[in-house]
Amino acid sequence: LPPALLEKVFQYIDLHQDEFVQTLKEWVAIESDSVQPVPRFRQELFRMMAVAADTLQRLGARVTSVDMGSQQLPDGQSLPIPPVILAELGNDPTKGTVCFYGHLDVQPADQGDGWLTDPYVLTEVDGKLYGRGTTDNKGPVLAWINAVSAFRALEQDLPVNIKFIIEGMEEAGSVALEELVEKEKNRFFSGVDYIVISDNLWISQRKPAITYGTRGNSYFTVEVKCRDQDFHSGTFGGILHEPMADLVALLGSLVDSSGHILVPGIYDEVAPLTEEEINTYKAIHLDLEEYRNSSRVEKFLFDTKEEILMHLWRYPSLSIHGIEGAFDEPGAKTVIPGQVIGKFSIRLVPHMNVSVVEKQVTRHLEDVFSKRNSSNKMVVSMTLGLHPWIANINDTQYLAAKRAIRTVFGTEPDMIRDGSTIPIAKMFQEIVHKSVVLIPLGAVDDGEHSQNEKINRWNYIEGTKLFAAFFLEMAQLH
Ligand SMILES: NCCCC(=O)N[C@@H](Cc1c[nH]cn1)C(=O)O
Ligand SMILES: [Zn+2]
Ligand SMILES: [Zn+2]
Repeated sequence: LPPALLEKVFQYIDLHQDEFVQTLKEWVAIESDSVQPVPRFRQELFRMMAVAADTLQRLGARVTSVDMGSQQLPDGQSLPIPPVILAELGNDPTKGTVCFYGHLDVQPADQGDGWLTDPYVLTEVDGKLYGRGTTDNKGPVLAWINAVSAFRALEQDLPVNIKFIIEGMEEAGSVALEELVEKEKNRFFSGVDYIVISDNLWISQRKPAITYGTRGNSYFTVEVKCRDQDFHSGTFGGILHEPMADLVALLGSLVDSSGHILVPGIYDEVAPLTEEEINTYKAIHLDLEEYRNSSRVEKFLFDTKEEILMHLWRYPSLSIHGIEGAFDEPGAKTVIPGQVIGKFSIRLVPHMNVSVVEKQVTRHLEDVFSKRNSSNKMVVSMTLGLHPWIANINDTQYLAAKRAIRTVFGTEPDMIRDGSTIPIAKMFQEIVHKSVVLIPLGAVDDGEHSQNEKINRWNYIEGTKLFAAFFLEMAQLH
């Protein structure tokens, strides 16, 4: 490592940290909500992408804003999709090329829902920068840009070629992104050696982490229909196969009280557990008591750290999400819903296969339903099939990230997986065939998607240094 250069870059970042916070404040002020499909938020999304494109252009990047067409909504409405930014800095064939993926859209946020401050006004309290998108994902995207700007301001060559792919529809399911990655496979992505994503969190407040796997997700609906109108339970109760009773039985057949999934064959392809793998969970520092308290849960299904981590990361889980058509208002309406749709999903792990899971679940529900001799109609659909992702932690960029973390934080990272799904990680691995690493910046209590989302100033600024150190490590290791 060239310590003198790194020292200069770190000093620059420390000296300019208030400017970096100010830019984050300006970006948080843009209400780039991609989840609520209304024209005002779409305009905000377009504004957000234009501001980001301009920032990158001013850093000297070649920027293309790719038109993504429009999105057809179930109610017949059509809304424009914000452009995806493809940006490139440096084109030196002797250097490695690192591509960073991030997103600038955010989850909905309303101060009336329990925010202590205006979600779109970045507010600093005790070193915590509160605001929607601070940690998911505007802060981490800006940390990359800040790191580049430090090299630029010091008139230093970038140690690696850098590409950015930044989208504005992640929270809505990365609409049309897979098609773009496919189309750009031999163009924008042709020279890319490594892909980095910073769109998840550490599992600690202070200890950094590197993430090498995420679970996939298969999302199901099961519709049970008698007729397309509700019934009066005084007039029809007692003579009907009630759709809700069928549905509750179907949903109740999926998972037992210990969390074990009851769909036959579902565990068949789950990767066998080795002693070596158990040791990786033992090595992670997780204060279970603190985790339980901060989650405000009285008791988890499992009592040890290793079991908890394994059931979040390396075993499938089944969650029941809701019932469309159910009576869910206060009061005592005596209705029999005429048709109901149950929603549940299974988080998938290596080496489970999405289409095998679809068949197993469908067969199981058909079996349970047929035993009820119901005259209702049942339709099972898998509406989402997202694959799990796992990487080789001995790839060059994992070693570079570890060394950069040691330099900036003076500690070894937790090597973690994530129980949720980042579909783009698997897409990059499958389509672009390059090594993908997740380098999170945010602390475990950042509250992504929740009220009072925040990023600590410390995480944002040290994270900026981490990316600068990572560029230099990549140059050394490439
Ligand atoms: N920490 C990163 C979380 C990203 C996230 O929340 N992803 C969604 C994606 C998804 C999966 N099924 C439907 N959407 C998630 O729920 O895991
Ligand atoms: Zn995100
Ligand atoms: Zn998110």
